[in-house]
Amino acid sequence: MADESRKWVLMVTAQTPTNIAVIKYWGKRDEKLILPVNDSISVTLDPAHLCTTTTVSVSPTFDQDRMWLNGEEISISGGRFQSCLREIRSRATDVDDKEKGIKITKKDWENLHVHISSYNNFPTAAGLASSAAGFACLVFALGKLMNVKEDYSQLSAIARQGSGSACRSLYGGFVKWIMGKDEKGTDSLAVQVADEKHWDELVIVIAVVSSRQKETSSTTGMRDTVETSLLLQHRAKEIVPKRILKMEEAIKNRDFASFAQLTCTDSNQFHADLCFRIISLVEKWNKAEGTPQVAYTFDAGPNAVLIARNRKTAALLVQKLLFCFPPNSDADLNSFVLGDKSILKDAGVESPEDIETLPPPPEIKDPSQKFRGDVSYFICTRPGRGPVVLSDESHLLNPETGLPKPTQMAVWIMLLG
Ligand SMILES: Nc1ncnc2c1ncn2[C@@H]1O[C@H](COP(=O)(O)OP(=O)(O)OP(=O)(O)O)[C@@H](O)[C@H]1O
Ligand SMILES: C[C@@](O)(CCOP(=O)(O)OP(=O)(O)O)CC(=O)O
Repeated sequence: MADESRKWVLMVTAQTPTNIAVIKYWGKRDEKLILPVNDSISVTLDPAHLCTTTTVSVSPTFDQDRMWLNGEEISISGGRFQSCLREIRSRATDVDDKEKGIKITKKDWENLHVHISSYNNFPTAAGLASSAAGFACLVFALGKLMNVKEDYSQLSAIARQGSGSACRSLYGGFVKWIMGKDEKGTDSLAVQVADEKHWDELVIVIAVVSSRQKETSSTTGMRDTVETSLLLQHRAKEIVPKRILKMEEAIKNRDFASFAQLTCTDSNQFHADLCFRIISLVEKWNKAEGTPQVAYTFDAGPNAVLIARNRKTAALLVQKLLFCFPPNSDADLNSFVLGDKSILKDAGVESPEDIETLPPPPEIKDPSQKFRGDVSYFICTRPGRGPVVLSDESHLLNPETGLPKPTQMAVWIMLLG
């Protein structure tokens, strides 16, 4: 007869944001522990528009750790997943769920296996920091399930071992990853510089150039530069420490001119043609106004992240971007501008026809030259909150079997087309 007492499944679902660095992490001093060569600072993006949702579950009936990402089972035998699982398991404590009558002791966790199901509400591995939101969510959710008592900064040091930038997704608002000195990485962790309410005027517009898989991942990209570049060593030792101090000041004082100047200067990894067009548009506009209106920043891929000082400038920015990078003629506006669509209204654009009648931005040399279809879509968002636990209705795994819910599979299939 089946042992009824072994039949329980316990689960937790959490949601975690992505982040975009304004002072970049680029280069590691330890590849395995993921220790950086400099501090970095990021803005957490509103999870309403870009986030990861992860359900983690445990049951004595599970015979191995398993994970599904966007509905597909993936291998978690790689070092990064294993480091996160090992580190979080070693900090598990007793769980006593009186409602469900489930007791798990610290010792039990060593032998129990987990099932994980995760879903990104934006394209994975397309330069939109899915690894950041993904590993932060994994560690955060497992921490809740296993009753881990460590604070968010200590959890961030575990998420860091999944993907460096993930440590910054443990907090909302503006976040600093302190590089630390310890060889084991215990002091390489994230702290909050200011919460998301501190500077809530900012609007962030992301131009997603291509949702194809990236050609070079950040991991290999930065490995190549560390090996070849003396400039990188100079950047890490001399340039970034000063920039970090100035950026913290700029954030604390909501000083957009300094924030924009520092963000744009630090974003030096752009290489695609389209990036130069966006940079030139923003720089000419900022110059004409005499004070920065918009900051730009690029990661390893060509997607542009544009931070506007307030909603009014964001509406103007959207007008200029839509003029220069209109959608293909068959596109509908709803799938061309995602996220906070109210900015479109402010920009006076309610239909694809409105895009065609926008005035040419004065920054553009030749107004007849448009780059139709070069931007796949735009996402309008803002600084956002940190991780949260979601209610039981949000579980991605079946509470009885611990396997992905079929309904969820259907949603993924629909979303992924
Ligand atoms: N929800 C998730 N949960 C756990 N791991 C994830 C999740 N989403 C992505 N990942 C991991 O991150 C990898 C993708 O990371 P990669 O750095 O290539 O792209 P990205 O993070 O989207 O882009 P970038 O880091 O340049 O912004 C996936 O192969 C997977 O290992
Ligand atoms: C350009 C960046 O986005 C680099 C991010 O690199 P990852 O965190 O994706 O790299 P790994 O630590 O190897 O997983 C800049 C940044 O986010 O600071």
